[in-house]
Amino acid sequence: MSTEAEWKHEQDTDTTSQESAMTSKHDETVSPAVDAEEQGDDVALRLNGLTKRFGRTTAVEDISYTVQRGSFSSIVGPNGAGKTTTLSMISGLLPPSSGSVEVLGDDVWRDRQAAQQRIGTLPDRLRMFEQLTGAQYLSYVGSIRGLKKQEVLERTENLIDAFDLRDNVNRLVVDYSSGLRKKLGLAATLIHNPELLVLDEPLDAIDPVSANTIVEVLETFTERGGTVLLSSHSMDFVQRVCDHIAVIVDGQLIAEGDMDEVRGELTLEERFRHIVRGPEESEGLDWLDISFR
Ligand SMILES: Nc1ncnc2c1ncn2[C@@H]1O[C@H](COP(=O)(O)OP(=O)(O)OP(=O)(O)O)[C@@H](O)[C@H]1O
Repeated sequence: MSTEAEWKHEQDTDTTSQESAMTSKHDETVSPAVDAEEQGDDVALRLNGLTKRFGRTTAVEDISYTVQRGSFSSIVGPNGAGKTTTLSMISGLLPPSSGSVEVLGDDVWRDRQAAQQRIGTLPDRLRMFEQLTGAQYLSYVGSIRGLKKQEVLERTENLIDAFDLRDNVNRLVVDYSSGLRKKLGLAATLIHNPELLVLDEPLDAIDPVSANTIVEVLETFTERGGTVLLSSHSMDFVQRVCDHIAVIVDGQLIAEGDMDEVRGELTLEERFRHIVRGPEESEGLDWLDISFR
């Protein structure tokens, strides 16, 4: 949707001419070739050589893969891996330095408005209109999405119930907790009946009961043919709900495929640690010890 006013986005300091300043430390790459078999109608999302440079930093480097329609897909990776940058390029919020994004056959960066009509986006840093109530916010998003007044009213009511927002819907957004804001933001991503949801850490700050409610809504969405792409740091959650996964490290695609294929015999958390090779224990903090007091 063309609601850039709502999203906080740093200036795009794209300098495509500059060389990548970062090289991958990882050798465990699963080749992301665009497979001829994947050219069909069942593809919801196709990334082809997607790259983003910020000055001398290559945030995302040559990422290519596809997500099938109806998938519950996730992008995982350590802090600073490039997840938010990738999701922002997919949802039409941040222009790639090179490469392309297709959503249901439409090139996002060739006709951004058309593509964004098919996408519901929960960005990393969602800016809301603080002086609206939750209900007014949903209605506002519905109206700028071009819905008719009656549709806006009906869908707002449905979403309030589905996301269990009834007790808070008449309060001003400025008074919402971060979890409530996220729930409201998630509800708003659905109001125009999108085909692809792109959600940056949707369960961050959400309590377990609300998380369950949200997962149920998202599962219903995929059962009805919608596609979900989300980022998360919770490997338990991702393993539990997602059927497809992409692992990004230092802006590069390290592994991608069906959940069971990527994690093999390991839990996703074990597999993730193995791929990322994080330190097993913190080093150099010996002074952080009060046991002798
Ligand atoms: N607007 C920007 N200008 C310059 N560098 C940026 C910008 N946005 C992101 N970066 C850099 O790009 C890299 C990827 O950042 P990104 O936010 O995509 O990572 P992430 O995987 O979402 O991280 P996290 O898990 O911590 O949210 C980082 O090195 C980050 O510092």
